[in-house]
Amino acid sequence: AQPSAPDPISVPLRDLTWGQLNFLHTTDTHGWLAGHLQEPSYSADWGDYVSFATRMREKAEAQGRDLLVIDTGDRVEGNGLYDSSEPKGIYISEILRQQHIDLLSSGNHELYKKNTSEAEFLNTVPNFRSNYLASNIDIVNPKTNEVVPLAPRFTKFTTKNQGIRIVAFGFLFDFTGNYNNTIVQPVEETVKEDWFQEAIRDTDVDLFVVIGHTPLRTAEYRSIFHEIRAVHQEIPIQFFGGHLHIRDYARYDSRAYGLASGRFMETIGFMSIDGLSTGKSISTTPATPLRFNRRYIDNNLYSFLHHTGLDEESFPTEHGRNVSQLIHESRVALQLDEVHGCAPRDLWVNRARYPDEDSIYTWLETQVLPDLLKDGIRGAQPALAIVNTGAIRFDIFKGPFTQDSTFIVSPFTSGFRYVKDVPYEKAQLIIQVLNKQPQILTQSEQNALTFTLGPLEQLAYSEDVVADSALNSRVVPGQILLSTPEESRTKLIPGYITSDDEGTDGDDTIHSSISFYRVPNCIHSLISVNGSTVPETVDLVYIDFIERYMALAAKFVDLDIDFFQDSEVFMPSKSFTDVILGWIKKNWKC
Ligand SMILES: O=c1ccn([C@@H]2O[C@H](COP(=O)(O)O)[C@@H](O)[C@H]2O)c(=O)[nH]1
Ligand SMILES: [Zn+2]
Ligand SMILES: [Zn+2]
Repeated sequence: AQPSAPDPISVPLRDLTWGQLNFLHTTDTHGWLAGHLQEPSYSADWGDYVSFATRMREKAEAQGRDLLVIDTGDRVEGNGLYDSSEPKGIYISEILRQQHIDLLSSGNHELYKKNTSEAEFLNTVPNFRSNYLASNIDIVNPKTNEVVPLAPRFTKFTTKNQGIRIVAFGFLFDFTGNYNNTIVQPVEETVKEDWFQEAIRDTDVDLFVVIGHTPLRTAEYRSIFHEIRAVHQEIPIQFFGGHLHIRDYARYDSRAYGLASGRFMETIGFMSIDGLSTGKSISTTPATPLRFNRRYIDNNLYSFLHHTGLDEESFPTEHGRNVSQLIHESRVALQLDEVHGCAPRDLWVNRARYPDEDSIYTWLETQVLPDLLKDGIRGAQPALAIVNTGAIRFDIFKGPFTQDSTFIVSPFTSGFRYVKDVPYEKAQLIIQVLNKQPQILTQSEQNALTFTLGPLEQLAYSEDVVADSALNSRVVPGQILLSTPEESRTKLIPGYITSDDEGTDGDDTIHSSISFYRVPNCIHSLISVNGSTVPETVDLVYIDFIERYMALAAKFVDLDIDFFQDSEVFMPSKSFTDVILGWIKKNWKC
């Protein structure tokens, strides 16, 4: 383990059910390859995961089974290990490649910026060779200027031990926020392409594996499922998804399931399938019935030792230890433990109600954003700042706030822009539209909003539904699963209690519950120099990531401003991350 990782805590665990074919799955790791230094439940690092995958593979091989390792993207942005180097990602790329990943795909975060997708094309894809799949992403090759697939569209291979013939695809959801050096084809169009239709017509296939940075319960995955089922009613399909940062398991039919494995290296998803036909079987009818099993493994050594049946001496591989050492050296080189201030209390993204003094958003609204506005204000002009809640990625824990915490909380490079002299009433309406609460509108206007503002709906999709699905499918509020008398005598630690299509027994660790609360799409702060709470006009300041949504909302409330032409930079060269860090350095002394 990395030297500073906290010890995992001993808790009751559910075992894994192994099958002919077994999978380990990560998604939305967002640079957290050092694990969680402040949360013992998720304290294993990428080196421990390398050891875990190796030991699990050895275990599988000893029984003639197969194990495949999957990652479904958003590997970048969200942790000092990725975001604090210049250029970003130079340390993490070497660490990531140390895991043997059999199938991987791109997330939306790999495509927001030109540099990021080019690094993906020039480094990550070659590092993982034909295992990287990009069924619906093209990129402008930076060397030739030609538009080419980011990676192979699909692959076919046969597993080593069982001889299972697999055709695999790698999709990204219908993402539209990418920089213009990449092209994301909507999934519903890709599945009509000749190459896809040919690939699914292969008859020497025992299993289709669809990996993707795509939520499981979406039109995108439904369309892939329907296309395959239109050709093969019997061949099993295994989906792996991500993007919503939740644990989830979906049943498409009795022979098709999907697994999503959380976020930020909190979860290693485990999946097994039994009863598959194989290229080696004489009859195409397998001896055992088809069975799928899922488990969400908490990313810590206690779980890893339990599931491998090893101890602290026998578990780590030399390779795994070296990777942990590499992570430690990278963190030292990046000075990630440098302390910038000390947080007086915990501030939560979703674990506190909003507004509330424990909410990170209330802190931003009442403390940080007003100071930003005061510093940048134009004379005595009142100003209103709007920030999307998705710009904040993680909680702040009481105690030292480090270089690492800075990027864990706010990894993005967005700064602020503003338009002058906006009628205050219109600015307020914009906030309501962004938060999908346009009380001023009639029902038919609200319906029109839903149908016309596609991209705005996507903003809502990313922020609102994430929180919503966290409530609906990640946590059963108030429910503590104590299934046996032994377990009920054990003191449980708080964590995920996942409710999915198979029930509430998917988590390996039996947790006590945590409540998650919904937050709005956007928060805002007003400062009015003469103290008036209802100014006539305001300078409307907004984080630049939401510019296109601001423009759409403005149109909707009949505000005649061209945000792309009429806006100016607010506080030049200050990103939101700089603003937060500057405030903490000034106000949170240790
Ligand atoms: O520059 C950026 C990029 C992204 N965001 C926020 O992140 C989500 C998407 O994150 P996932 O990990 O893919 O869920 C996006 O909807 C924005 O809320 C940002 O604020 N700035
Ligand atoms: Zn993500
Ligand atoms: Zn994503």
